[in-house]
Amino acid sequence: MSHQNTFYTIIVAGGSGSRMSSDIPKQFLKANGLPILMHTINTFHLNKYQPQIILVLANADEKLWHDLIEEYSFKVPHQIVFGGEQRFYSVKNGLEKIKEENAIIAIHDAVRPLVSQNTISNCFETAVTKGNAIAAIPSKDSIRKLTNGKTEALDRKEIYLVQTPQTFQHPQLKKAYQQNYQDLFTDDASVVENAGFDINLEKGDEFNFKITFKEDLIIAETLLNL
Ligand SMILES: Nc1ccn([C@@H]2O[C@H](COP(=O)(O)OP(=O)(O)OP(=O)(O)O)[C@@H](O)[C@H]2O)c(=O)n1
Ligand SMILES: C[C@](O)(CO)[C@H](O)COP(=O)(O)O
Repeated sequence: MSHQNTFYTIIVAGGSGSRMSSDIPKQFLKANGLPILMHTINTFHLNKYQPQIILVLANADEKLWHDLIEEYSFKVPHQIVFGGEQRFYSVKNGLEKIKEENAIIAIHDAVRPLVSQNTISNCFETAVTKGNAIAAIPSKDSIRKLTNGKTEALDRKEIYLVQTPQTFQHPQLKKAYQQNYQDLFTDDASVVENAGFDINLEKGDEFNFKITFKEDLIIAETLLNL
């Protein structure tokens, strides 16, 4: 691995978790005795590329986060940035803190605490050699597309389910995030692709799911306990 690169992780935790319907945003809920966000930060902190951590939070959650840091004596160094209305703006705000042209930047959802070290490292390494890498898994189910009330089968060999980390060389991300926001920008790969770059897939895994609904939290707790 090149020593000319500096490694960063932008952990996006600026969402409100509306689909979880919990009292506090889901990234702060406890799983196996620790807030989900702390599990996620710890995992990146332990990665062999030792990325500097930028944490994107909603303005309204700043006090909650500082209270949790106190409560859990959380020591992992990180820089806090405030997020925006959509995930796109949260990432954009995090990105503004990174100045080095040679940075390799992994963007990761706070609510994917079960990401593996292999996935993180593989994404960093592929981004160094190929420009970018996003974690994804092939569909294990059959796929149908619904258009105007009519459904049709798609070839599942052509379908991948996209996860994070999504990891990029800094110049690609910087150029891509100068675009205006569009509704189709649901992840970073779609932003970078729209700026003209081809996207490389890296093998993710089923454990690296996004905690979205209440049942996901139960599964995450079970897996974190193993
Ligand atoms: N404006 C936003 C929206 C989302 N996120 C983050 O992006 C990740 C993936 O988003 P999602 O699971 O959709 O989280 P929420 O937007 O919080 O959930 P919901 O869509 O149910 O409201 C989460 O870690 C979330 O905190 C963010 O940083 N800023
Ligand atoms: C970035 C992401 O996790 C990739 O699957 C996903 O697109 C986030 O989507 P959401 O609309 O914020 O749930």
